[in-house]
Order: sequence, then C-alpha cells, then structure tokens
Amino acid sequence: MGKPHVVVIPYPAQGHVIPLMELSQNLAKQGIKISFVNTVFNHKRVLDAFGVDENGLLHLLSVPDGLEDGEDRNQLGKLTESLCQVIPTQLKELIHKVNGSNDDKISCVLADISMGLALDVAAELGIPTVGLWPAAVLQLAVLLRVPKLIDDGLIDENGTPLMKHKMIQLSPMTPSIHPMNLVWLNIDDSPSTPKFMFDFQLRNYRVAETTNWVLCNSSLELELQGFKLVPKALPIGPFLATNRLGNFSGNFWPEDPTCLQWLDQQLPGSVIYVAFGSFIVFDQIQFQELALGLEITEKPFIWVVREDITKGKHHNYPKWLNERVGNQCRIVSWAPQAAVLGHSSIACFISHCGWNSTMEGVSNGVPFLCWPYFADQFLNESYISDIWKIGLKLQKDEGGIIRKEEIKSKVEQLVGDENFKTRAIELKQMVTKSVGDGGSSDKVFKNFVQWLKS
Ligand SMILES: O=c1ccn([C@@H]2O[C@H](COP(=O)(O)OP(=O)(O)O[C@H]3O[C@H](CO)[C@@H](O)[C@H](O)[C@H]3O)[C@@H](O)[C@H]2O)c(=O)[nH]1
Repeated sequence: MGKPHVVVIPYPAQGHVIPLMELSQNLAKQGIKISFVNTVFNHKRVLDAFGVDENGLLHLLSVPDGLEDGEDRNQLGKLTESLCQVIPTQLKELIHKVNGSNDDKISCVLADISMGLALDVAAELGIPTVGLWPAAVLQLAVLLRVPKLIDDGLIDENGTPLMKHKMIQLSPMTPSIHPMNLVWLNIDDSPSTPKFMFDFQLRNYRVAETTNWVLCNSSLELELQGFKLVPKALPIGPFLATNRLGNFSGNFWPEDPTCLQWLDQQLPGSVIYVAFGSFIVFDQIQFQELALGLEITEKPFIWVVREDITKGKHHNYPKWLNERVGNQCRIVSWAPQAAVLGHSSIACFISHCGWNSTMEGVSNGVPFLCWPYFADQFLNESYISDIWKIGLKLQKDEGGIIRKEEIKSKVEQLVGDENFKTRAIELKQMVTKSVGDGGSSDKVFKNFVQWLKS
C-alpha cells in the first residue's frame, strides 16, 4: 500500500485557508500525501504571495468558485451561493482526476465544515470524510442548539432574532451571545443573505454529524465546556502559532518581514500590535479615529493596513503619522502575524478577534483589546474578556464609533494591570502543553494520523 492520500478543501477565505494549510503541513510531515484544493482565485493569490511551495510537501490544486474575474469575493452570501452551484460538479471531476492507481487512492476528504457540500460529494463517492472546524467549538454548539433556540422563541425558522435583548447562554461557564450577533447575521448587505447563510450553516452542521471525524482548531484547556456540548468534536489545536515566517502558510498577501527587525529594536513589552484579519473594511471616520487613538497612546505600534482596509482605495492618514512611521511605528500591508505576536517587544494586540488571531495571541501569551465586527468575533471577544480574562472590550459611543479617548484609556488599563499579562502567560502555558508531546490535542492528532495510516 502507498502513502495515505488526503484531499483537503478549505472554505475560500483567508481565516479558513491558513488553518487548513497548517494542518496539512503537519500531516504531510507525518508522511501523508496532501492534495490541497483552493479556488482558482485563491490558488493564484497564494502562489503570488509566496511563490512555489519550496518544501514541496503539498500538491496544490484548484477548482473555480463560479464568480467572474473582478467580482467581489468579500460578499460572502454571493460567494457561497456560487460555490453551492459549481463545487459539486467541479469537485467530482477533480476527485476522479486525482484518484490515482491503487498506490495513490484517496484515503479521505478532509474539508472545512463550512464546505459541507464538499463532504457531501465525497460521501456520495464512497470516500471517508473528515470535517475540520476552524473556529471555537462553542460556535459549533450554537448551530447544534438552533432547534432549541427556535422552540424557546429566541429566533424564528429563518434564524431571525425574536427577543433582541435576551442573551443566549449555552452553559453557565461559556460566553453568552447577543442574538443580534448570531453568526449568520451581519454578513453582507444583501437582505436575503442571513436566511441563506442560516440554512447553509445548518446544513453544514448536519453533514458534519455523518463524517468519520470532526476535528476542531481548539483545545480542551480553552473550551472544556464547549467540547462537552459537542461530544463528537475533538480538539486538535491550536494549530501552532509560533513562527510561520518563511513557511508556506497560505497567506493571500506577501508578508512584510521588516517589522520583525524593527521590533528587535524596541523595548520588551512596549509595542501595540494592531490587526483586523483579512476581511474587515473601515469607514473613513473610524479609520481616522483609530489612527488618532494610536497617536495619543504615545506608544510604539505596528498597524496592519491592508490595501483594501478602507472603503475607497486611498487611506486618509493624519499628517503626524507619516512623520512617525519608520521611527516610532510601522505600517505594513500584511505582517508575519504569528511571528510578530511571539516577539518579546509586543505589549498587547488590538484585534477583531477572528479565531485564528485569537489562537495566535493566546498561544503567545499576549493580552487583547477586543474590536469585533461580525461572525464568531463577539463570541471570541467574550472568551477573551469574560472567560479567560486576558483582555478588555472596546466600547462604541452612541454613534457606533470607538473613539480615540476610549482606545487610549483601554490601552493604559490593559498594559497598566499586570494581571492581564499573568493570566495570558498561564493560558499560553496550558495551550502549549495541549499541543506538546502527549498533550490532549497532540493525542488526537496522533490518533488521527494512525487512523489515516491504518
Ligand atoms: O497582517 C496579517 C494579518 C493577519 N494574518 C493572518 O491571517 C489570519 C486571519 O485569520 P482570523 O484572525 O481568523 O481572521 P479573518 O481573516 O477575519 O477570519 C475569518 O475566519 C475565521 C475562522 O473561521 C473567523 O474566526 C473570523 O471571524 C472570520 O472573519 C491569521 O492566521 C493571521 O495570522 C497575517 O498573517 N498577517
């Protein structure tokens, strides 16, 4: 028998491609053949950002996402509808092509649970399936609880909140969730998107109930209660977050490594790292206010300003910023984030609380200022500030803006109170143990590899 051969399929967004790529690299190092399937659009971005995979560990393949060149892939409702139409046929063709001789047969399809349609295709072709959940297991538990939320009158059959002020609490020790922040809401501007995404996510969840494994990029130490709520889900993370620099990591943009040299010159625990993942777009008022807030903290900072981070191409930086850049602060369009967070000069992380960013901050013992926008980010914020107590929430004013004074005051409160750092280090130690040799997540990983090889 040849090597086990796993076809890996992420949902086509940065926060999904990176963790599946990380898991794939880890599996490939165990002698598993990986065929990694991006959409054509993301395949090109990944290669443009990094060039070829020099280690040659992964076979990089692609299927079309069904959208035209130039269409906005950040409209998640539209992108997902298109995937539903084209992926089943495209994937079947691809599977027939890569399902080689007896020595190279596909052993299983490992797909993002948000790509339940890929898992359906594999099941239809009689191929074993593995679902990977790249976010908090508690988020999966919320989907499992939907019928009860409907019975209790908290949401209707379309996922629309009915009691807008009653918090949802799945168990006494897990974060509570505001009904207006449920994960299928606030996705994009189309009025039909919430209902579509609600049905889509429930369908994905049901597919996951029939897979051979459900693996989750989290750990027992972080989410013990959450894992009790979803017994089938097994912790296998957090996928490592020490230093991905120079590793083929699935970034959509090239990393700017110069900020690491700049960090070397800063005092230990002095720098604010500011980044909002791959997706969030600021309006100009909020963008300016953030810039002014960073200015009045009078602390050095690294700020990730993606090309597309504001509406309209040109960022309207305040004048002072240009004078300070290079000296007291760095602006980069994409950072080697995991490495930055692991640097001893970092004091805290102003973050949108995407799960990968959350895991990277946690794995490096960094306290957070939380600035969530949508999806699971409010739940993650609540983990950070209410449950793990390693960060603070930023509050909006009546106009929905986070003001510069709020930024300054919360930065001071966070870095001025050693307890946040102490708790962050304790959490880091627990998480490091879980992925270390013999830890809870490491055991799941090894059992999974064993299963693939059996
Ligand atoms: O300058 C940067 C900024 C980010 N990153 C990386 O990009 C990833 C971003 O992922 P995440 O923090 O999860 O944010 P999003 O890109 O916003 O991810 C989407 O997907 C996640 C996983 O489902 C969800 O938790 C988020 O809410 C959702 O927005 C992380 O690995 C970061 O290290 C970099 O490498 N350099």
